[in-house]
Amino acid sequence: MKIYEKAPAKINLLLDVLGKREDGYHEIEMVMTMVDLADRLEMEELPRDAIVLSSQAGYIPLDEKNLAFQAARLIKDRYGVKKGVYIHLDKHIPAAAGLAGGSSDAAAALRGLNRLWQLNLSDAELLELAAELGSDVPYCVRGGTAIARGRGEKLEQLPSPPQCWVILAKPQLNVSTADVYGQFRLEKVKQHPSLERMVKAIEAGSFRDMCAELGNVLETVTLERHPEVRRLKEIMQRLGADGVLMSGSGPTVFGLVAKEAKVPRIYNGLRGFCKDVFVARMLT
Ligand SMILES: C[C@@](CO)(OP(=O)(O)O)[C@H](O)COP(=O)(O)OP(=O)(O)OC[C@H]1O[C@@H](n2ccc(N)nc2=O)[C@H](O)[C@@H]1O
Ligand SMILES: Nc1ncnc2c1ncn2[C@@H]1O[C@H](COP(=O)(O)OP(=O)(O)O)[C@@H](O)[C@H]1O
Repeated sequence: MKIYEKAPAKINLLLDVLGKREDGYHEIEMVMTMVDLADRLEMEELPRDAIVLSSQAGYIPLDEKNLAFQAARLIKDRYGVKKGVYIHLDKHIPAAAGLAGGSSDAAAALRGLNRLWQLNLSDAELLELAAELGSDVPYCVRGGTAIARGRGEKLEQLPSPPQCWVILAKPQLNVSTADVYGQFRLEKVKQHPSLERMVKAIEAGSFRDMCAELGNVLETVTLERHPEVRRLKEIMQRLGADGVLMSGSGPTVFGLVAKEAKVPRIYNGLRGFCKDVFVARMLT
């Protein structure tokens, strides 16, 4: 039997850091939503007790460093599964981009293996496993639009944001999430985004207000270290995107666009600066 799972990319409409915790993580508040740029996982039982990964993408590890591999190992160990699995990762989300590609693959592997091995794990059990794999993995298991608190694992569902186009541009540079959090200084944040106003905008279905409330305090690190990300934001604004923000720890910048007619101009304009440009829709 073969099982298929989609692993969509996430964007952070809002990301605020409240402080550093004793366990080394940061206490954060985020609003996350998913877009239809997605990886696709194919899972099939193996006749021997092993986890085997393949992918058409040359840019990700295929051993125990892969988050989908780690998800399979965790679920096997925790529930004493003696069966093996072959997982093919059809990658479309760029890696280390601030789009949670790896986390979403891990979440899709948890969901898929729960079905493949007929474990009947509840959502709560899947979320617990997910939190062991990474801060963004619980959100990726749940999907939808949500507020994420704690280190990212405390979730509160929100209604879908007003539908729009999402143009994503990833500059050709690698940003490590750990480095960005490591270099983050709370005192350098001049203005924190307002979670309350962002939630109100989404609940009211106001595209304009949602664009006005976009904010990500990790820009204070990544934009400072990589001026090309700041430049990309400016270009996207100049090309006419209604709201522009860096996603997560970066370096991907996304633009929200209400009018379809504007999309080709923004896409073509960005392609002059950046190889990785994607046009997506928000998932509702
Ligand atoms: C910044 C965000 C925003 O959605 O996403 P990405 O840019 O990675 O996509 C997340 O907070 C990233 O989540 P995730 O990538 O799962 O992080 P983890 O693997 O758990 O942690 C990676 C590193 O970031 C630091 N980290 C992570 C989360 C957090 N709340 N505080 C932290 O300080 C940890 O210290 C760790 O060294
Ligand atoms: N399935 C996977 N897909 C992409 N990257 C992965 C995967 N498994 C592990 N990684 C590693 O995790 C790191 C972060 O990847 P990713 O989750 O795509 O980034 P981000 O957290 O910035 O959104 C990369 O350095 C990559 O090598």
